[in-house]
Amino acid sequence: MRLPPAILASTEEVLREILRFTAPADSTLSRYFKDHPRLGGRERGAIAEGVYCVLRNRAFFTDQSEAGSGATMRRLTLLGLADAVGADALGGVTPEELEWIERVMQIDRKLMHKSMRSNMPKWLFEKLVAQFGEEDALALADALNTPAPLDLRVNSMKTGRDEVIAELAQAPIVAEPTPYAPLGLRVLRKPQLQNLPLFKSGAIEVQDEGSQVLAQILGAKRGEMVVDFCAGAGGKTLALGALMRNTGRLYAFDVSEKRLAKLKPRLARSGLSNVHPVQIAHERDAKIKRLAGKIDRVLVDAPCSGMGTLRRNPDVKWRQAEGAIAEMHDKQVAILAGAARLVKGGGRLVYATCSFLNEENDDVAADFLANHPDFELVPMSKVLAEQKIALEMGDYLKLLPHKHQTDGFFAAVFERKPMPKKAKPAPDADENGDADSAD
Ligand SMILES: C[S@@+](CC[C@H](N)C(=O)[O-])C[C@H]1O[C@@H](n2cnc3c(N)ncnc32)[C@H](O)[C@@H]1O
Repeated sequence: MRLPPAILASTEEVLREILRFTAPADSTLSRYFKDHPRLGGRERGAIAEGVYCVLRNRAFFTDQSEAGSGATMRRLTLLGLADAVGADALGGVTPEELEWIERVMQIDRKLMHKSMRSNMPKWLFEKLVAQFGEEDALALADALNTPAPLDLRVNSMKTGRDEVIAELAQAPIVAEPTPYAPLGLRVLRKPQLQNLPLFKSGAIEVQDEGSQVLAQILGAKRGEMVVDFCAGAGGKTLALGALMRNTGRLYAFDVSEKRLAKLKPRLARSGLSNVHPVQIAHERDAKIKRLAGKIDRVLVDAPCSGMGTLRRNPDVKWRQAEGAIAEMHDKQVAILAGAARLVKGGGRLVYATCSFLNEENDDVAADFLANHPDFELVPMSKVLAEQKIALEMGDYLKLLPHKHQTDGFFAAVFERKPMPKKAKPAPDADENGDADSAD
């Protein structure tokens, strides 16, 4: 059955707003759907997919839409929807428009100028070429412009991977074990999970395989003191809490009250009771000072450009300005330095981003090592062997969608050298002499 012609108008309306890039595309879409409650599930799906197809292919689609006659925004909308659901499924398209769509879809993109083919802003494609070389940059761009599969993490506190595969099969949902994350499952279609008993009971969480690997390499063990310094809504916190078998103490720090609030219902579903969310004002907050030198493992999943998540958030490449990357670097260096104070002698610190840009990754790690002689790098090859994860890496973890079928992630692991023995320090006192715990 064809989609009603009104879907074209709705998609055009919301696309116009999203292309202003004043807010993330997913929040603009959610607000639009809230304001238009009469749109059905299939219609919402088509609008969202149509918009995302335009964002993924914006350079090419804009070039085609601006050439020839007709309103550019309608033509962009037509290409996005045709790419998402097929031109034949669209109601209200004229025969001339159908013919034009068909012509555009037949263009061999391999023959295009490389920067246009990448569908990236020029500055970003140039960075990719400088970093990866032209061939690899194009393969990475192609992978980033392809929708991600749905990855799940099995909550080992509640069940096992085989049990979940069997229960999903009843739905029927086909899920396969992920190659690197021991508790990961990949679902190729995108079913609604929210109403499944498995989801409601906290037996599964949605989490990209790369994000699961990041949590794993922290190496958190039973009974340890662990800090997730930039916990956000707790994607990695939940994985860490389960790896610690709900023992020890896991602090979930973040500056955002809103993000930490989103962690609460997920925590309740997970069944974890070892997690202590703490809102901090900044990376030098006095609450951090109280725990200085006491923590076994600290994860810094730093705020970053998010370029590694373009498969899910294709608007990020158009919303992010080149100058913002340098600012991000300075912030990341400051947060990592703040978090490092927590680590005890012999303890580990993991710096991670969901970006593939050197400025946010290797450069931050190098800056940290240059300014923290009390820390040394633990080669990622060693960390992965400890965790029995079959990934070939050098000093750092560099996950890339065209190579590993995950989002783009980076991680570096540092170990604090044993602290010299000295006179016992006074009990946990901050500058106000306050000795409370941090939660
Ligand atoms: C990449 S996100 C974290 C995602 C989260 N770890 C997860 O797995 O779902 C980065 C987080 O850092 C937080 N953040 C920003 N500045 C911070 C700071 N100075 N100290 C601690 N957290 C900060 C942001 O609020 C954001 O939630």
